[in-house]
Amino acid sequence: MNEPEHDFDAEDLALDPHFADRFEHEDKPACQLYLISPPKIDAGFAAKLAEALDAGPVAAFQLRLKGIDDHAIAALAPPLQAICAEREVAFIVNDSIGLAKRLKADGVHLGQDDGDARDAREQLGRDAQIGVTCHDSRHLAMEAGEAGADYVAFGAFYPTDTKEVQHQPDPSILGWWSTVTGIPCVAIGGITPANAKPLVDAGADFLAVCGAVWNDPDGPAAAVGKFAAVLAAD
Ligand SMILES: Cc1ncc(COP(=O)(O)OP(=O)(O)O)c(N)n1
Ligand SMILES: Cc1nc(C(=O)O)sc1CCOP(=O)(O)O
Ligand SMILES: [Mg+2]
Repeated sequence: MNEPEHDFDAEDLALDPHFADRFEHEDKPACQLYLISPPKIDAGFAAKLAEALDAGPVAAFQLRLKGIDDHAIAALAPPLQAICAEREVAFIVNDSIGLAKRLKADGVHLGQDDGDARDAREQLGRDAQIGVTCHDSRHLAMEAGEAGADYVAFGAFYPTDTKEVQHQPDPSILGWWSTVTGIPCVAIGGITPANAKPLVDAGADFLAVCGAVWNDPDGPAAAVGKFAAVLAAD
């Protein structure tokens, strides 16, 4: 992707005035797991979610359902939201600021065509967690940071069956982002326990994972355990 002109002068990039202190990632908290729902769920999903969240540390759960409208998602959400709340796992709604507001979710994840982070802040309030997809683009990440995003997401790092993707960033974008801002970055796309480590080492604050958890032949709880082992070794 051709990046638009952007002046990458260090002073302009320093959203965090202490960015120089963070150059070696010394202050970075450990990387955490951010679970994404399967694109379609069935009646047994709530039990699977509870089992997965009880199997190891999970920072956030994103409800990402595709092919159904917001009313149908709103009907499915409350038991899942309660399971997250009981375990202090942030409940993030994908795509829709309106749905996030209606559900009183902890936050919303916005793709480049899903709405504006400033609008989300206005509608959801200062405590909402607002995430923005930035593909492989430093420019989009800078824009998201300036718009008040709580995290930026880069991906897809690896091939994925969950979504058709057009961008493949180099893991170094995670380290670059971490040196110029204090805003957390999420790595997404085809991440498994076997390929996660280079992204953690590169500076990811969160690993967002769907298929490697819900499609693990040993079950989602076992998969969360495998990620926990990788992240604990960090
Ligand atoms: C954490 C996280 N990162 C990226 C995405 C992708 O968002 P988007 O580009 O809007 O694509 P869809 O998920 O809507 O298909 C995400 N959902 N979560
Ligand atoms: C939802 C999504 N967004 C991506 C992006 O690159 O922005 S990749 C992706 C799919 C994530 O699922 P899995 O862990 O199964 O690959
Ligand atoms: Mg989206």
